[in-house]
Parts: sequence; C-alpha cells; structure tokens
Amino acid sequence: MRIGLLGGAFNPPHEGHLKLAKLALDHLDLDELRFVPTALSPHKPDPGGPGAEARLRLLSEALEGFDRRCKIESVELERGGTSYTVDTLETLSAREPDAAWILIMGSDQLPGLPGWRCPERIFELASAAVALRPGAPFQAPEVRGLRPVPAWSGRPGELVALPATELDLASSDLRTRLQAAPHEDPGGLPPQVLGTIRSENLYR
Ligand SMILES: Nc1ncnc2c1ncn2[C@@H]1O[C@H](COP(=O)(O)OP(=O)(O)OP(=O)(O)O)[C@@H](O)[C@H]1O
Ligand SMILES: O=C(O)c1ccc[n+]([C@@H]2O[C@H](COP(=O)([O-])O)[C@@H](O)[C@H]2O)c1
Repeated sequence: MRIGLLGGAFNPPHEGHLKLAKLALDHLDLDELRFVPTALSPHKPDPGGPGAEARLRLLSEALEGFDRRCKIESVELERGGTSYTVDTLETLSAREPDAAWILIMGSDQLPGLPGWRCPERIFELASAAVALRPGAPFQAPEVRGLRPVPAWSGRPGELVALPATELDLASSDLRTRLQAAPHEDPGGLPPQVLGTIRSENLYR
C-alpha cells in the first residue's frame, strides 16, 4: 500500500488542501490519501477558530463526494497534545508495517523541516512530496536521509516535487475574511464547508 499523509489544522479546510490532495493522488499513484488533522500544530499552538471537533466535521464535509481514496486519519486528535509528525509515523508504521508512507505538503513547509522534532527519524519512516505554493519556492532542506529524486519509488527518505497548486489560499486569510465580513463568500471554501460555517456562525 502506498499511503499519503496530508497533515494540517484544516482550520478551515479549503480548495488549496483539496487541490494538493488531487495532485498527490494523480502523480504518486497512491492507494490512499489520509488527511491528518492536528490536535495542536507544533508551530501554531493557538490559532483560534471553533476547535478540533468542528475542524474535523468541516474536513469530513469537504471530502464528501471528493476522491474515494481520501480518508481522515484521526490518530493525532485521539492522542491529543502537540501533534508531532514523528509520533504519528511511529504509531502508523507499527500498526501497518507493510505500508509505504509519504508526507504530502506545500512548499511553505520546506524551510521549517529541519526544525521539526526528530527529522532524521521522520525520513527513516517516510518520504515527502511537495507542491509549490504561491510565494514559497521549492528549496530542498538539509535533513540527514532526505534526498531529492525525480520520482517516488516507495523507499523512505525521498523528496519529490509535485506541480504547483496555483491556489493562493490560506486558512488564516480565510479566518480573517470570515470574521471581517461574515455574510460575504470569502472564496476558496467548498460549498458544504461554507454552508456549515454560516449555519453554525463559526469563525465570527
Ligand atoms: N494553497 C495551498 N497550496 C499548496 N499547499 C497548501 C495550500 N494551502 C495549504 N497547503 C498545505 O496544506 C498543509 C496543511 O496546511 P494548513 O492546514 O496549515 O493550512 P494553511 O492554509 O497553511 O493554514 P494557515 O493559514 O492557518 O497556516 C500544509 O502542508 C500546507 O503547506
Ligand atoms: O513534527 C513536527 O515537529 C512538526 C512541526 C511543524 C509542522 N508539523 C506538521 O506539519 C503539518 C502542517 O502544520 P501546520 O503548522 O502548517 O498546520 C501538520 O501535520 C503538523 O503536525 C510537524
């Protein structure tokens, strides 16, 4: 099994996340892509917003009718506390030892990778696929064991580039816009997600 892990706060989930997932599914020949909502993101501990339960609900709405290979992996919400990727990979790889894991991310994550908890261990357990995000160039970071390759073979430690999402969307901008103009469509939200945000007065 070739399994992609797309981790994030999804606060709220938006079309940029879905485009990233689609690019990964199409280019990496994945059997599954799991969205992994954080309990607390290590570098964004207090982002505001409606909390984990609502983020999870919005994410499952965003995935309704999307690609059937997409699932939600709730291991970080169940574990609670700060969501370190190395802990998640240790749990998943012990649980599913035959899977090949690949982290799916936007290029804004690359400069911070050496500062993640135990990055060398992360890339003993998984690879990474990175899509260009507007404003964030692709620059391979210095992490032992991580090496750029043209295509993913399934072996850990490989860093592969995905095409650009070409969607200049960020949850933080959407939160700001929703708060400033609650009755306007900020753009970039799946319709079901916007509907729930409105009907439940979230992000006010
Ligand atoms: N528009 C986008 N294009 C490419 N990747 C994206 C895009 N938006 C988010 N991502 C990626 O999705 C993953 C999860 O992102 P996250 O949930 O933190 O969303 P975000 O929009 O970056 O949130 P925030 O603005 O609150 O920081 C990260 O790897 C991030 O790089
Ligand atoms: O493990 C770490 O040290 C680490 C540091 C920063 C980010 N991450 C992961 O990267 C993903 C996106 O994080 P963020 O902060 O952009 O929401 C999410 O799954 C985080 O758990 C992980």
